[in-house]
Amino acid sequence: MSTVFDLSGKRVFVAGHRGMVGSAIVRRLASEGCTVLTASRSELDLTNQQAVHDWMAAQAPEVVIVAAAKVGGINANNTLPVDFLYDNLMIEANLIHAAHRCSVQKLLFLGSSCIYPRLAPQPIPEEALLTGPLEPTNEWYAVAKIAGIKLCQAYRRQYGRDFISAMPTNLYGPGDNFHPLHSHVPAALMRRFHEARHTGAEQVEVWGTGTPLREFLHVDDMADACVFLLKSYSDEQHVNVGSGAELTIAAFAQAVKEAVGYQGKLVFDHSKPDGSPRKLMSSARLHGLGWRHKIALPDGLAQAYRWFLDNAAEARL
Ligand SMILES: NC(=O)C1=CN([C@@H]2O[C@H](COP(=O)(O)OP(=O)(O)OC[C@H]3O[C@@H](n4cnc5c(N)ncnc54)[C@H](OP(=O)(O)O)[C@@H]3O)[C@@H](O)[C@H]2O)C=CC1
Ligand SMILES: C[C@H]1O[C@H](OP(=O)(O)OP(=O)(O)OC[C@H]2O[C@@H](n3cnc4c(=O)[nH]c(N)nc43)[C@H](O)[C@@H]2O)[C@@H](O)[C@@H](O)C1=O
Repeated sequence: MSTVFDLSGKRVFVAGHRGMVGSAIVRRLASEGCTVLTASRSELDLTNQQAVHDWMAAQAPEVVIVAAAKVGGINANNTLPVDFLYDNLMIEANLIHAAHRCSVQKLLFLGSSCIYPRLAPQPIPEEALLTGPLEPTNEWYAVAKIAGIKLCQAYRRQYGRDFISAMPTNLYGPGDNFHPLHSHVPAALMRRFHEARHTGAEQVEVWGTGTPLREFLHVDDMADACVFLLKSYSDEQHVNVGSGAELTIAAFAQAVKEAVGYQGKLVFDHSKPDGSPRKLMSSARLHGLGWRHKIALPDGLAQAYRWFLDNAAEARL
């Protein structure tokens, strides 16, 4: 269903504003004429139900964006199951329930493409949710994200709340987490190629076989889609947000290598997990609403690498 929801003059709480997506949303909201509310983790632990309720009651946001979560790449997901299940269930349940109790007018929940079955039809339509077994390396996170979608739907059905959900594909860009073991593939490889260029290393390791297919979207496009959906979408079906373009991890590694200007070889470490063999979402629903991404992968990677060079001191390493 298409609606028009005006953000101007509204008090908008961006939960997770220091993260890659949250900070991109804050940048994007600067041109919407709204008042952006934020709280750092030391002020507000989102896993604490009472604290979340009290903060929201005191700050009275009219819009809430749930961009806070326990987030990480394939290795973090695979090795920290409690963090990915428990923290994410608590964060989303606390924010969504408090938003209901405080009569928030609109809420946007962010899930992930990993909610879909490991062997879903490709490109994956929204209707593929809960039609098959999940990818084992990230099922804890996926179960939490599915619960978040269902919570939004439940508050919409039972209380008429205007709570919506968007499912981002694999993202990259400024503000990413560059941790060598816990990051996603874009930041991991950018850092590894950068370091190899500086040390003169002849080869760089890429996890897995290089054959999995992934779809990547720049985080500024993601933030733009979030604002678009907040302003124009109101329905219980979640909405996929992707670029529509997929490539193998080997081809992606080559693109990152070019963005960084590294001249050496790639070697594939088959002892590391591949994860989902293929994860291309259908963004037909979002395209039908009138949104398209703008940033091409080579341009986005070059921009992200410039950000890394300019912000190495503050980057999450
Ligand atoms: N990155 C990606 O490729 C993708 C991301 N997404 C989704 O987008 C959303 C944002 O992800 P992204 O920006 O990449 O993640 P980040 O890790 O960059 O940011 C997450 C944010 O959540 C905050 N946070 C986590 N736990 C708590 C807590 N207990 N209390 C308060 N704040 C907390 C973090 O705070 P602090 O700064 O203090 O650590 C951080 O600001 C998530 O829902 C994620 O699932 C979906 C698909 C792909
Ligand atoms: C967005 C999505 O991200 C996660 O799923 P994922 O798509 O598997 O994410 P990833 O970025 O970690 O890996 C993508 C591919 O890349 C390969 N790969 C190569 N070399 C490195 C490497 O150095 N680091 C990492 N992390 N991966 C590498 C890796 O083996 C895999 O084949 C979910 O857990 C969940 O968090 C989620 O929602």
